[in-house]
Amino acid sequence: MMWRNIARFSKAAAAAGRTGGSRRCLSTAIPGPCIVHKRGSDILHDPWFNKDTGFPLTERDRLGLRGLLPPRIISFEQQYDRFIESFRSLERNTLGQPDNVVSLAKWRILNRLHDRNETLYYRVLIDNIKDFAPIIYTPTVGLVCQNYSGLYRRPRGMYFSAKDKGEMMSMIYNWPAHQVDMIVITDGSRILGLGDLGVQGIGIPIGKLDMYVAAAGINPQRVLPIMLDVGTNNQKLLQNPLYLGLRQPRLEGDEYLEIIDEFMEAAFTRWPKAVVQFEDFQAKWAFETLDRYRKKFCMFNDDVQGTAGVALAGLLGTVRAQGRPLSDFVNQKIVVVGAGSAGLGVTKTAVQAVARMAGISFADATKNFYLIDKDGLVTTERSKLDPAVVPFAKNPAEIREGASIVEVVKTVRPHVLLGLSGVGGIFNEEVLKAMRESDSCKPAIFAMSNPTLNAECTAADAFKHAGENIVFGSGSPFENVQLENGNVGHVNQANNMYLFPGIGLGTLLSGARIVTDGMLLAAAECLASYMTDEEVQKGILYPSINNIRHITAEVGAAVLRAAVSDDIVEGHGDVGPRDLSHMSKEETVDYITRNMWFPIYSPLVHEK
Ligand SMILES: NC(=O)c1ccc[n+]([C@@H]2O[C@H](COP(=O)([O-])OP(=O)(O)OC[C@H]3O[C@@H](n4cnc5c(N)ncnc54)[C@H](O)[C@@H]3O)[C@@H](O)[C@H]2O)c1
Ligand SMILES: O=C(O)C[C@H](O)C(=O)O
Ligand SMILES: [Mg+2]
Repeated sequence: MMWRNIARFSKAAAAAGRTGGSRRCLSTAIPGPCIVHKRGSDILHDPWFNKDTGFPLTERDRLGLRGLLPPRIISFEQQYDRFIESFRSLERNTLGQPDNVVSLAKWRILNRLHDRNETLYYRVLIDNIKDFAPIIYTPTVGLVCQNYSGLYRRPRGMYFSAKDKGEMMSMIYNWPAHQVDMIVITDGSRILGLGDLGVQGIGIPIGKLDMYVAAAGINPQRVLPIMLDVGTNNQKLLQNPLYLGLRQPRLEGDEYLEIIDEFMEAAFTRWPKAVVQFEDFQAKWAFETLDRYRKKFCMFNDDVQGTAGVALAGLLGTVRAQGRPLSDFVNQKIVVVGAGSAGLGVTKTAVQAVARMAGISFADATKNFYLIDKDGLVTTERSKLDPAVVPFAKNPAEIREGASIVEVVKTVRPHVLLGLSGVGGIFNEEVLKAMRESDSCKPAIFAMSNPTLNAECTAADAFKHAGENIVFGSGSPFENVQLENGNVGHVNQANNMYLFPGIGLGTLLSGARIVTDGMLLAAAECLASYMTDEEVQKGILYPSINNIRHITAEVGAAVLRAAVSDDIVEGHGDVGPRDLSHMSKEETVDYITRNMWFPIYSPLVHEK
């Protein structure tokens, strides 16, 4: 795409973004023009510039569109209303149909708009984020990935396969945008809790980048979803004649690493200032690639690092919810079920926090943590102990090797039971009832696995069996629960969506070339302190998704300021490192907010 946005979106437009749900609050400021290098029907077929019937007459003349559209001009507001009305009518017409059918129908209508007119798409997404996030993101995105080969209509993002070895440096220049800010990459090997979905996992980077646009205001012309297709070990997919990916087993070892090394070199050669988010890699590659690239490239792993920050914020929130001082975190007994990329990332970060708070060693800080994987409680007695879990392995004299979840809960009486196992329903009635004997006055249950069917328990079951005094979080959304005592059991969406957009945006606007532990910790602390005591007392640990732009601006600012403290900022655009280091906290939040893209139709100006 030969385009150049010659004016930043106005401050007023960005401010309109802060108003969140109020779509009536359209900015009256005149948006800056956008230069396009195409004319006529090419523009109508380009979702970045297409305005459908919204092109004004003067623009139709300038761009050679006169006669290519029906004569009547429909305003942005009318287009918006028409879309929402067709969405609502789809909801009415599909009442009573199976959930999967309805969810996919909703995804299709949004996806068609995405493919046709991105400005309108992102506007309806931002304004209706609570309704639409569960469709373009978790949980429906999981269903979309499972059915991707059948749902596929138009390409989105780029595909690099094992067959492209040696070609990636030139292939990367096939992407039409001159500038790319955010890349989300997957190899499809662990898509949510759904396992290896091969090339069909591309739905995840697309959904994550939709959240980047909606929450962080990254310009959609500057995002790039990437699928690295190194084969799949999913036999069902390999046997499906319509499967769209390479029909070969996954590459392993050095062959695998050579492919991903080549992609990283190519991407950063073309866009040295981009930020790359690794997403839904199986644990061994998640850790290996993080280790391999984090000092060399501007990248982070969302499942390991983003999830850790969101979980830490939730854990600190549960201490506040108990009415205890934060320093009491060091005394919380925490059982983590799932020792993969997410579970280990969370445990390590939480142990580090305890070590810091209590002024003790990492080893001593593991005392109150219990890690359970598919073979039960991890102890030092286990044969072939994975080196990554060694620091958390318990002494079998305390509880036996391989103890079940219920055994551990009954013995330990933990304050927190946190699931990142990918196994739906594993917090069954017996386990939840055992949490009634917790040593906490407000036991916390986090069923963080996605999508909904993979959650360790439902919200309703958690409140029913573990007691109405619990705090509850889940990775996928559940409705709040009406409790028998007349209160509302609040459901928190404990999902990394509260952090990754701010981590990416803060890093990008700082111009830092790596993402440090300090930046990630600042993001988690910012989220942890976002809620008021009053909210936390009610069990509300995370903000409403309706405020996602605001929380993202705050997180982004915290990340940027941590990058300043780490002395690694290089600046962004006209704003140099000295400018960044002189900004107050409020000025940093303002700088971040002003740089958020907001969807409005800009006048298009043609240039050859
Ligand atoms: N809420 C969020 O923000 C968030 C973030 C990241 C991951 N997740 C979810 O967490 C889940 C796990 O992700 P991951 O990347 O860690 O996966 P992973 O495959 O790396 O790890 C899964 C872990 O669960 C363990 N496990 C499997 N069956 C078990 C059982 N019956 N009992 C106990 N443990 C069992 C495995 O041994 C492994 O340690 C997925 O469902 C994913 O969607 C949620
Ligand atoms: O994608 C999500 O909703 C969260 C997380 O990254 C996951 O892998 O489950
Ligand atoms: Mg993920």
